[in-house]
Amino acid sequence: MTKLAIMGAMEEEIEPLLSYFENVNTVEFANNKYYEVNYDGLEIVIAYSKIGKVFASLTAATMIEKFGCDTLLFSGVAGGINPELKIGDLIIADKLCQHDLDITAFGHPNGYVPGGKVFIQTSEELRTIAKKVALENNLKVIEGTIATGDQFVHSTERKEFIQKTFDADALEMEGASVAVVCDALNIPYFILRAISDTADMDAGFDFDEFLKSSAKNSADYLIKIVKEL
Ligand SMILES: CCCCCCN(CO)Cc1c[nH]c2c(N)ncnc12
Repeated sequence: MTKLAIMGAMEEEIEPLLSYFENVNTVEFANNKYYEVNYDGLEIVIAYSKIGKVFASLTAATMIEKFGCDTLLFSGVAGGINPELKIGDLIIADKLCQHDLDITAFGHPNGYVPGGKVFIQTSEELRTIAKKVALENNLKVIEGTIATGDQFVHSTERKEFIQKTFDADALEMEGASVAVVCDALNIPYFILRAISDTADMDAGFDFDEFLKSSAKNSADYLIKIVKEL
């Protein structure tokens, strides 16, 4: 029986998801809160990790190892790089990388450390279900590369580095660490983001303005996918 983990990084990213459920049981663990709900006979654990790769790794590993989740879905917002991505638009990650992981001093490519790999692929099956749901609901969704790093990107210079180095379509601060954890623990996972800004000098203002509405775009689509699982 599937036990589903639904994760975000910020409270604003999971609040629109929690609003779909009643009878929520809250478990406090490792300086965080995990919300257990039952949905159509499906056991679900919902949590927001807090921002950044370290918190996201801790929460993803906890949801799998401690709560026994066997599938992980991430919903949140991201900075757009691909000019096709407008604020509010949805992107599904087909692969993810860490743009701030750098031992190039030793001749390695950006995003690589020994024993790791630059790009991690997400689960084909979950993406297929998601794309069917998008089609059925007339939702425009693009599939692409998401770059993750421990910095809020708000400069064209950093955005262009990430685009040139990884050919990334969007960027954020948690996805690739969720990917590493799920890949290592052999758990199917799915990373969905809605664009809140375009990671340039206006990113901070746009993020503040569009966080809530973009988080809701992502959450509403994710819930439709959950219903298909
Ligand atoms: C209080 C400030 C919290 C910022 C958290 C932003 N999330 C991180 O996952 C997504 C995101 C949206 N736009 C971004 C950008 N331009 N750079 C990095 N990350 C992002």
